[in-house]
Amino acid sequence: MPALNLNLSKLFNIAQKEERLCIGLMSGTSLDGLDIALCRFKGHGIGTQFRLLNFMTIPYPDVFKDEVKQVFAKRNADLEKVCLLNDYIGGYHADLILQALKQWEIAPADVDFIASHGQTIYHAPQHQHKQAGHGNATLQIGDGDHIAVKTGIITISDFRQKHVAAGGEGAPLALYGDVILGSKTGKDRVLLNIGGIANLTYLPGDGDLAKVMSTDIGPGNTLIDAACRAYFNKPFDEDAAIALSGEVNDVLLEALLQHPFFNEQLPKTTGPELFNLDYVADAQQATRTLNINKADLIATLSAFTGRSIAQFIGKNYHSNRLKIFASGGGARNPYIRSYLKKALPAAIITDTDELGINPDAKEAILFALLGNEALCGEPLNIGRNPAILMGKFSFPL
Ligand SMILES: Nc1ncnc2c1ncn2[C@@H]1O[C@H](COP(=O)(O)OP(=O)(O)OP(=O)(O)O)[C@@H](O)[C@H]1O
Ligand SMILES: CC(=O)N[C@H]1[C@@H]2OC[C@@H](O2)[C@@H](O)[C@@H]1O[C@H](C)C(=O)O
Repeated sequence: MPALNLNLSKLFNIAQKEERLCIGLMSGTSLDGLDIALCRFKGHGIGTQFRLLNFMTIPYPDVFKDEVKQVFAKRNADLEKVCLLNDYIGGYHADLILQALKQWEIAPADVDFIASHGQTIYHAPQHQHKQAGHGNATLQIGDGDHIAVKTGIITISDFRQKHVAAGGEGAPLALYGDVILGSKTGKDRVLLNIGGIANLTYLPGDGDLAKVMSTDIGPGNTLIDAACRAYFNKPFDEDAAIALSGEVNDVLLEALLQHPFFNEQLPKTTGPELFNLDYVADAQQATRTLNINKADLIATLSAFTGRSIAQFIGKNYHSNRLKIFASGGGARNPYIRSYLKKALPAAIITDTDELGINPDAKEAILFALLGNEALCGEPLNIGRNPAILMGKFSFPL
Protein backbone atom coordinates (compact mmCIF):
# COMPACT_ATOMS: atom_id res chain seq x y z
CA MET A 1 0.00 0.00 0.00
CA PRO A 2 1.50 3.40 -0.94
CA ALA A 3 2.35 5.70 1.97
CA LEU A 4 -0.12 8.55 2.47
CA ASN A 5 0.04 11.55 4.73
CA LEU A 6 -3.12 10.99 6.81
CA ASN A 7 -3.81 14.72 6.73
CA LEU A 8 -4.31 14.46 3.00
CA SER A 9 -6.84 11.66 3.26
CA LYS A 10 -8.69 13.63 5.96
CA LEU A 11 -8.73 16.63 3.66
CA PHE A 12 -9.98 14.50 0.80
CA ASN A 13 -12.81 13.17 2.98
CA ILE A 14 -13.85 16.68 4.04
CA ALA A 15 -13.91 17.83 0.42
CA GLN A 16 -16.13 14.86 -0.47
CA LYS A 17 -18.65 15.48 2.34
CA GLU A 18 -22.22 16.45 1.53
CA GLU A 19 -22.06 19.31 4.07
CA ARG A 20 -19.17 21.03 5.80
CA LEU A 21 -19.21 22.79 9.17
CA CYS A 22 -16.63 25.52 9.34
CA ILE A 23 -15.46 28.71 10.98
CA GLY A 24 -14.65 31.91 9.08
CA LEU A 25 -12.48 34.54 10.75
CA MET A 26 -11.98 38.19 9.96
CA SER A 27 -9.82 40.69 11.77
CA GLY A 28 -10.19 43.91 9.82
CA THR A 29 -8.38 47.20 9.47
CA SER A 30 -10.54 48.75 12.23
CA LEU A 31 -8.81 46.46 14.76
CA ASP A 32 -12.02 46.35 16.79
CA GLY A 33 -12.07 42.61 17.36
CA LEU A 34 -12.13 39.14 15.85
CA ASP A 35 -15.25 38.27 13.83
CA ILE A 36 -16.05 34.55 14.16
CA ALA A 37 -18.71 33.00 11.91
CA LEU A 38 -19.84 29.40 12.27
CA CYS A 39 -21.18 28.33 8.87
CA ARG A 40 -22.52 25.27 7.14
CA PHE A 41 -21.89 24.82 3.42
CA LYS A 42 -23.38 22.40 0.99
CA GLY A 43 -21.86 22.19 -2.47
CA HIS A 44 -19.59 24.79 -4.00
CA GLY A 45 -19.44 27.56 -6.60
CA ILE A 46 -22.63 29.24 -7.83
CA GLY A 47 -24.70 26.35 -6.45
CA THR A 48 -23.40 26.77 -2.88
CA GLN A 49 -26.01 26.47 -0.14
CA PHE A 50 -25.01 28.31 2.98
CA ARG A 51 -26.23 28.87 6.53
CA LEU A 52 -24.81 31.12 9.20
CA LEU A 53 -25.30 29.09 12.39
CA ASN A 54 -23.65 31.46 14.82
CA PHE A 55 -21.67 34.67 14.87
CA MET A 56 -19.80 36.75 17.40
CA THR A 57 -17.24 39.53 17.45
CA ILE A 58 -14.84 39.20 20.35
CA PRO A 59 -13.52 42.72 21.04
CA TYR A 60 -9.76 43.08 21.31
CA PRO A 61 -8.44 44.38 24.62
CA ASP A 62 -6.55 47.68 24.42
CA VAL A 63 -3.24 46.00 25.23
CA PHE A 64 -3.60 43.82 22.12
CA LYS A 65 -4.62 46.77 19.93
CA ASP A 66 -1.63 48.77 21.19
CA GLU A 67 0.76 45.94 20.29
CA VAL A 68 -0.63 45.59 16.77
CA LYS A 69 -0.67 49.35 16.27
CA GLN A 70 3.10 49.39 16.85
CA VAL A 71 3.52 47.74 13.44
CA PHE A 72 0.17 48.31 11.71
CA ALA A 73 0.46 50.28 8.44
CA LYS A 74 3.90 51.54 9.55
CA ARG A 75 6.73 51.85 7.06
CA ASN A 76 9.33 51.63 9.82
CA ALA A 77 8.17 48.80 12.02
CA ASP A 78 10.15 46.76 14.56
CA LEU A 79 10.81 43.49 12.71
CA GLU A 80 11.16 41.54 15.95
CA LYS A 81 7.66 42.70 16.94
CA VAL A 82 6.28 41.57 13.55
CA CYS A 83 7.89 38.16 14.06
CA LEU A 84 6.50 37.82 17.58
CA LEU A 85 3.04 38.97 16.57
CA ASN A 86 2.80 36.54 13.65
CA ASP A 87 2.94 33.62 16.10
CA TYR A 88 1.10 35.39 18.90
CA ILE A 89 -1.93 36.40 16.81
CA GLY A 90 -2.26 32.85 15.44
CA GLY A 91 -2.30 31.41 18.97
CA TYR A 92 -4.56 34.18 20.28
CA HIS A 93 -7.10 33.70 17.51
CA ALA A 94 -7.07 29.95 18.28
CA ASP A 95 -7.91 30.75 21.92
CA LEU A 96 -10.80 32.98 20.83
CA ILE A 97 -12.15 30.26 18.50
CA LEU A 98 -12.07 27.70 21.33
CA GLN A 99 -13.85 30.21 23.57
CA ALA A 100 -16.59 30.74 20.94
CA LEU A 101 -17.01 27.00 20.33
CA LYS A 102 -17.36 26.40 24.05
CA GLN A 103 -20.05 29.06 24.28
CA TRP A 104 -21.88 27.54 21.30
CA GLU A 105 -21.47 24.03 22.74
CA ILE A 106 -19.76 22.74 19.60
CA ALA A 107 -16.90 20.26 19.92
CA PRO A 108 -13.79 21.29 17.95
CA ALA A 109 -13.71 17.76 16.49
CA ASP A 110 -17.06 18.47 14.77
CA VAL A 111 -15.66 21.45 12.85
CA ASP A 112 -14.32 20.49 9.43
CA PHE A 113 -12.09 23.50 8.88
CA ILE A 114 -11.23 27.04 9.90
CA ALA A 115 -10.71 29.74 7.28
CA SER A 116 -8.63 32.58 8.68
CA HIS A 117 -7.94 35.98 7.15
CA GLY A 118 -5.29 36.93 9.72
CA GLN A 119 -4.45 40.55 10.46
CA THR A 120 -3.37 42.82 7.63
CA ILE A 121 -0.38 44.76 8.87
CA TYR A 122 0.67 46.32 5.58
CA HIS A 123 -0.97 46.67 2.20
CA ALA A 124 1.18 47.96 -0.66
CA PRO A 125 -0.37 47.97 -4.13
CA GLN A 126 2.07 49.17 -6.80
CA HIS A 127 0.09 52.36 -7.50
CA GLN A 128 0.60 53.31 -3.86
CA HIS A 129 4.24 52.34 -3.14
CA LYS A 130 5.48 53.18 -6.68
CA GLN A 131 8.83 51.43 -6.11
CA ALA A 132 10.48 50.45 -9.38
CA GLY A 133 10.98 46.72 -9.77
CA HIS A 134 8.30 45.85 -7.21
CA GLY A 135 4.73 44.85 -7.89
CA ASN A 136 1.66 44.61 -5.67
CA ALA A 137 2.25 43.30 -2.16
CA THR A 138 0.25 42.73 1.00
CA LEU A 139 1.00 41.14 4.37
CA GLN A 140 -1.37 39.35 6.75
CA ILE A 141 -0.04 37.82 9.96
CA GLY A 142 -1.41 35.35 12.52
CA ASP A 143 0.02 32.10 11.24
CA GLY A 144 -2.38 29.29 10.30
CA ASP A 145 -0.16 26.51 11.74
CA HIS A 146 -0.59 28.01 15.19
CA ILE A 147 -4.38 28.00 14.79
CA ALA A 148 -4.41 24.41 13.50
CA VAL A 149 -2.15 23.01 16.21
CA LYS A 150 -3.91 24.79 19.08
CA THR A 151 -7.49 24.06 17.96
CA GLY A 152 -6.83 20.65 16.39
CA ILE A 153 -8.81 21.83 13.33
CA ILE A 154 -7.49 21.98 9.75
CA THR A 155 -6.92 25.65 8.97
CA ILE A 156 -6.88 27.46 5.64
CA SER A 157 -5.25 30.88 5.75
CA ASP A 158 -3.28 33.60 3.98
CA PHE A 159 -5.81 33.94 1.15
CA ARG A 160 -4.51 37.15 -0.35
CA GLN A 161 -1.06 36.00 -1.55
CA LYS A 162 -2.45 33.87 -4.39
CA HIS A 163 -4.43 36.85 -5.67
CA VAL A 164 -1.24 38.93 -5.77
CA ALA A 165 0.74 36.06 -7.31
CA ALA A 166 -1.88 35.77 -10.06
CA GLY A 167 -1.72 39.50 -10.89
CA GLY A 168 -4.23 41.07 -8.47
CA GLU A 169 -3.67 43.53 -5.62
CA GLY A 170 -4.60 40.96 -2.96
CA ALA A 171 -7.99 42.66 -2.44
CA PRO A 172 -10.89 43.08 -2.54
CA LEU A 173 -11.64 39.37 -2.38
CA ALA A 174 -15.29 40.07 -1.52
CA LEU A 175 -16.42 39.57 -5.10
CA TYR A 176 -15.66 35.85 -5.04
CA GLY A 177 -18.22 35.48 -2.25
CA ASP A 178 -20.60 38.23 -3.40
CA VAL A 179 -21.10 36.53 -6.76
CA ILE A 180 -21.96 33.26 -5.06
CA LEU A 181 -24.16 34.63 -2.28
CA GLY A 182 -25.53 37.86 -3.71
CA SER A 183 -26.27 37.50 -7.44
CA LYS A 184 -29.84 37.70 -8.66
CA THR A 185 -30.77 37.59 -12.30
CA GLY A 186 -32.75 40.61 -13.46
CA LYS A 187 -31.52 43.02 -10.79
CA ASP A 188 -28.42 45.20 -10.81
CA ARG A 189 -26.97 45.19 -7.33
CA VAL A 190 -24.21 46.87 -5.42
CA LEU A 191 -22.87 45.20 -2.28
CA LEU A 192 -21.22 47.99 -0.32
CA ASN A 193 -19.02 47.21 2.68
CA ILE A 194 -18.10 50.12 4.93
CA GLY A 195 -15.35 48.82 7.20
CA GLY A 196 -12.10 50.65 7.91
CA ILE A 197 -11.91 51.00 4.14
CA ALA A 198 -15.03 51.12 1.95
CA ASN A 199 -15.33 48.70 -0.94
CA LEU A 200 -18.05 47.45 -3.23
CA THR A 201 -19.00 44.72 -5.63
CA TYR A 202 -21.25 45.49 -8.60
CA LEU A 203 -23.35 42.52 -9.67
CA PRO A 204 -25.09 43.07 -13.02
CA GLY A 205 -28.69 41.92 -13.33
CA ASP A 206 -27.98 39.94 -16.49
CA GLY A 207 -25.73 37.63 -14.47
CA ASP A 208 -22.78 38.20 -16.81
CA LEU A 209 -19.76 37.41 -14.61
CA ALA A 210 -17.51 39.33 -17.01
CA LYS A 211 -19.23 42.58 -15.95
CA VAL A 212 -18.80 42.05 -12.21
CA MET A 213 -16.61 44.74 -10.66
CA SER A 214 -15.15 44.86 -7.19
CA THR A 215 -12.90 47.59 -5.89
CA ASP A 216 -11.96 49.62 -2.85
CA ILE A 217 -13.49 53.09 -2.94
CA GLY A 218 -11.59 54.99 -0.25
CA PRO A 219 -11.83 55.50 3.50
CA GLY A 220 -14.73 53.95 5.39
CA ASN A 221 -14.37 54.43 9.14
CA THR A 222 -10.60 54.53 9.35
CA LEU A 223 -10.19 58.33 9.48
CA ILE A 224 -13.24 58.88 11.70
CA ASP A 225 -11.94 56.24 14.15
CA ALA A 226 -8.40 57.66 14.15
CA ALA A 227 -9.66 61.19 14.82
CA CYS A 228 -12.02 59.96 17.57
CA ARG A 229 -9.10 58.20 19.26
CA ALA A 230 -6.79 61.18 18.91
CA TYR A 231 -9.18 63.98 19.93
CA PHE A 232 -12.05 62.42 21.89
CA ASN A 233 -10.39 59.41 23.52
CA LYS A 234 -13.10 57.23 21.98
CA PRO A 235 -12.60 54.20 19.72
CA PHE A 236 -15.27 55.40 17.27
CA ASP A 237 -18.07 57.91 16.78
CA GLU A 238 -20.92 55.84 18.17
CA ASP A 239 -24.18 56.55 16.29
CA ALA A 240 -22.38 59.55 14.75
CA ALA A 241 -23.03 61.59 17.91
CA ILE A 242 -19.96 63.75 17.33
CA ALA A 243 -20.38 64.18 13.56
CA LEU A 244 -24.01 65.20 14.04
CA SER A 245 -22.92 67.91 16.51
CA GLY A 246 -20.42 69.42 14.06
CA GLU A 247 -20.47 71.18 10.69
CA VAL A 248 -18.74 70.10 7.52
CA ASN A 249 -15.85 72.29 6.44
CA ASP A 250 -16.35 72.35 2.66
CA VAL A 251 -12.89 73.68 1.83
CA LEU A 252 -11.22 70.83 3.72
CA LEU A 253 -13.66 68.30 2.27
CA GLU A 254 -12.77 69.33 -1.29
CA ALA A 255 -9.05 69.09 -0.49
CA LEU A 256 -9.46 65.59 0.99
CA LEU A 257 -11.17 64.48 -2.24
CA GLN A 258 -8.22 65.55 -4.39
CA HIS A 259 -6.00 62.48 -3.92
CA PRO A 260 -5.01 60.79 -7.24
CA PHE A 261 -6.22 57.46 -5.73
CA PHE A 262 -9.77 58.54 -6.58
CA ASN A 263 -8.86 58.66 -10.28
CA GLU A 264 -6.84 55.42 -10.40
CA GLN A 265 -7.98 52.73 -12.81
CA LEU A 266 -10.38 50.09 -11.47
CA PRO A 267 -10.10 47.79 -9.65
CA LYS A 268 -7.88 49.40 -7.03
CA THR A 269 -7.17 48.99 -3.35
CA THR A 270 -5.95 51.10 -0.50
CA GLY A 271 -5.61 51.18 3.27
CA PRO A 272 -4.61 53.22 6.32
CA GLU A 273 -1.09 53.35 4.86
CA LEU A 274 -2.52 56.18 2.72
CA PHE A 275 -5.71 57.33 4.47
CA ASN A 276 -4.43 58.28 7.92
CA LEU A 277 -4.22 61.36 10.14
CA ASP A 278 -1.07 62.57 8.33
CA TYR A 279 -3.11 62.69 5.14
CA VAL A 280 -5.76 64.76 6.95
CA ALA A 281 -3.14 67.07 8.52
CA ASP A 282 -1.57 67.73 5.09
CA ALA A 283 -4.98 68.66 3.66
CA GLN A 284 -5.66 70.90 6.69
CA GLN A 285 -2.27 72.57 6.29
CA ALA A 286 -2.89 73.21 2.59
CA THR A 287 -6.33 74.71 3.25
CA ARG A 288 -5.38 76.55 6.45
CA THR A 289 -8.04 74.64 8.38
CA LEU A 290 -5.77 73.23 11.10
CA ASN A 291 -7.70 75.13 13.74
CA ILE A 292 -11.24 73.99 12.98
CA ASN A 293 -12.99 72.52 15.97
CA LYS A 294 -12.71 68.80 16.41
CA ALA A 295 -16.43 68.02 16.05
CA ASP A 296 -16.33 69.84 12.67
CA LEU A 297 -13.34 67.70 11.76
CA ILE A 298 -15.26 64.48 12.54
CA ALA A 299 -18.26 65.80 10.55
CA THR A 300 -15.95 66.59 7.62
CA LEU A 301 -14.29 63.15 7.74
CA SER A 302 -17.71 61.47 7.88
CA ALA A 303 -18.82 63.55 4.89
CA PHE A 304 -15.57 62.57 3.13
CA THR A 305 -16.53 58.89 3.47
CA GLY A 306 -20.11 59.56 2.34
CA ARG A 307 -19.11 61.78 -0.56
CA SER A 308 -16.36 59.52 -1.94
CA ILE A 309 -18.75 56.53 -1.88
CA ALA A 310 -21.64 58.48 -3.42
CA GLN A 311 -19.41 60.01 -6.13
CA PHE A 312 -18.05 56.60 -7.03
CA ILE A 313 -21.46 54.96 -7.31
CA GLY A 314 -23.01 57.96 -9.10
CA LYS A 315 -20.21 58.01 -11.67
CA ASN A 316 -20.02 54.28 -12.37
CA TYR A 317 -23.52 52.87 -11.90
CA HIS A 318 -26.35 54.93 -13.30
CA SER A 319 -29.05 52.29 -13.38
CA ASN A 320 -32.32 53.69 -12.06
CA ARG A 321 -33.48 52.18 -8.77
CA LEU A 322 -30.08 50.61 -8.25
CA LYS A 323 -30.27 48.60 -5.05
CA ILE A 324 -27.39 48.97 -2.64
CA PHE A 325 -26.89 46.34 0.08
CA ALA A 326 -24.73 47.76 2.85
CA SER A 327 -22.60 45.91 5.39
CA GLY A 328 -19.71 46.57 7.77
CA GLY A 329 -19.68 48.74 10.89
CA GLY A 330 -19.98 51.96 8.87
CA ALA A 331 -23.40 50.87 7.65
CA ARG A 332 -24.51 51.52 11.24
CA ASN A 333 -23.22 55.10 11.16
CA PRO A 334 -26.36 57.27 10.73
CA TYR A 335 -24.37 60.22 9.37
CA ILE A 336 -22.86 58.17 6.53
CA ARG A 337 -26.17 56.46 5.93
CA SER A 338 -28.19 59.66 5.53
CA TYR A 339 -25.40 61.27 3.49
CA LEU A 340 -25.65 58.40 0.99
CA LYS A 341 -29.44 58.61 0.90
CA LYS A 342 -29.33 62.33 0.09
CA ALA A 343 -26.51 62.06 -2.45
CA LEU A 344 -28.01 59.04 -4.26
CA PRO A 345 -31.76 59.81 -4.24
CA ALA A 346 -32.58 57.33 -7.03
CA ALA A 347 -30.92 54.39 -5.30
CA ILE A 348 -32.53 52.08 -2.75
CA ILE A 349 -30.21 51.57 0.19
CA THR A 350 -30.74 48.60 2.43
CA ASP A 351 -28.60 46.05 4.31
CA THR A 352 -27.21 42.67 3.26
CA ASP A 353 -29.67 41.24 5.82
CA GLU A 354 -32.13 41.26 2.94
CA LEU A 355 -29.89 38.75 1.15
CA GLY A 356 -29.76 36.57 4.23
CA ILE A 357 -26.26 37.82 5.07
CA ASN A 358 -25.71 39.32 8.52
CA PRO A 359 -24.00 42.67 7.70
CA ASP A 360 -21.54 42.39 10.60
CA ALA A 361 -20.63 38.81 9.72
CA LYS A 362 -20.29 39.30 5.97
CA GLU A 363 -16.50 39.34 5.76
CA ALA A 364 -16.04 36.39 8.13
CA ILE A 365 -18.59 34.48 6.02
CA LEU A 366 -16.60 35.44 2.92
CA PHE A 367 -13.46 33.77 4.23
CA ALA A 368 -15.42 30.66 5.29
CA LEU A 369 -16.75 30.53 1.74
CA LEU A 370 -13.27 30.98 0.25
CA GLY A 371 -12.12 28.09 2.44
CA ASN A 372 -14.98 25.96 1.15
CA GLU A 373 -13.98 26.83 -2.42
CA ALA A 374 -10.33 26.01 -1.65
CA LEU A 375 -11.46 22.53 -0.59
CA CYS A 376 -13.90 21.63 -3.31
CA GLY A 377 -14.47 24.54 -5.71
CA GLU A 378 -13.29 25.39 -9.19
CA PRO A 379 -11.66 28.67 -10.26
CA LEU A 380 -14.30 31.11 -11.56
CA ASN A 381 -13.72 33.79 -14.19
CA ILE A 382 -15.15 36.96 -12.66
CA GLY A 383 -14.59 40.40 -14.17
CA ARG A 384 -10.93 41.30 -14.45
CA ASN A 385 -10.00 39.12 -11.50
CA PRO A 386 -7.71 36.12 -11.59
CA ALA A 387 -9.59 32.80 -11.82
CA ILE A 388 -8.03 31.10 -8.80
CA LEU A 389 -8.71 29.19 -5.60
CA MET A 390 -7.01 30.79 -2.62
CA GLY A 391 -5.65 29.78 0.77
CA LYS A 392 -2.90 27.64 2.30
CA PHE A 393 -3.55 24.49 4.30
CA SER A 394 -2.29 23.93 7.85
CA PHE A 395 -2.71 20.62 9.70
CA PRO A 396 -2.87 19.99 13.45
CA LEU A 397 -0.38 17.11 13.29
N1 LIG B 1 -23.11 52.31 15.99
C1 LIG B 1 -22.10 52.73 15.23
N2 LIG B 1 -21.99 54.04 14.91
C2 LIG B 1 -20.97 54.51 14.17
N3 LIG B 1 -19.97 53.72 13.72
C3 LIG B 1 -20.02 52.42 14.00
C4 LIG B 1 -21.08 51.84 14.76
N4 LIG B 1 -20.82 50.52 14.89
C5 LIG B 1 -19.66 50.27 14.24
N5 LIG B 1 -19.16 51.40 13.70
C6 LIG B 1 -17.90 51.57 12.94
O1 LIG B 1 -17.55 50.35 12.35
C7 LIG B 1 -16.17 50.03 12.64
C8 LIG B 1 -15.97 48.55 12.59
O2 LIG B 1 -16.33 48.13 11.29
P1 LIG B 1 -15.93 46.73 10.70
O3 LIG B 1 -15.89 45.74 11.80
O4 LIG B 1 -16.81 46.50 9.53
O5 LIG B 1 -14.45 47.05 10.21
P2 LIG B 1 -13.28 46.08 9.71
O6 LIG B 1 -13.86 44.74 9.38
O7 LIG B 1 -12.20 46.18 10.70
O8 LIG B 1 -12.82 46.87 8.41
P3 LIG B 1 -12.25 46.37 6.99
O9 LIG B 1 -13.43 45.77 6.28
O10 LIG B 1 -11.81 47.65 6.37
O11 LIG B 1 -11.14 45.46 7.26
C9 LIG B 1 -15.92 50.69 13.97
O12 LIG B 1 -14.55 50.94 14.16
C10 LIG B 1 -16.75 51.97 13.83
O13 LIG B 1 -16.02 52.95 13.16
C1 LIG C 1 -5.50 44.31 2.42
C2 LIG C 1 -6.78 44.23 3.20
O1 LIG C 1 -6.81 43.65 4.25
N1 LIG C 1 -7.84 44.82 2.64
C3 LIG C 1 -9.17 44.76 3.24
C4 LIG C 1 -9.54 46.12 3.82
O2 LIG C 1 -10.85 46.07 4.39
C5 LIG C 1 -11.79 46.47 3.39
C6 LIG C 1 -10.94 46.66 2.17
O3 LIG C 1 -9.70 47.04 2.74
C7 LIG C 1 -10.78 45.32 1.39
O4 LIG C 1 -9.98 45.59 0.25
C8 LIG C 1 -10.10 44.23 2.19
O5 LIG C 1 -10.99 43.33 2.84
C9 LIG C 1 -12.10 42.73 2.29
C10 LIG C 1 -12.60 41.65 3.19
C11 LIG C 1 -11.92 42.14 0.88
O6 LIG C 1 -10.83 41.69 0.53
O7 LIG C 1 -12.91 42.09 0.15
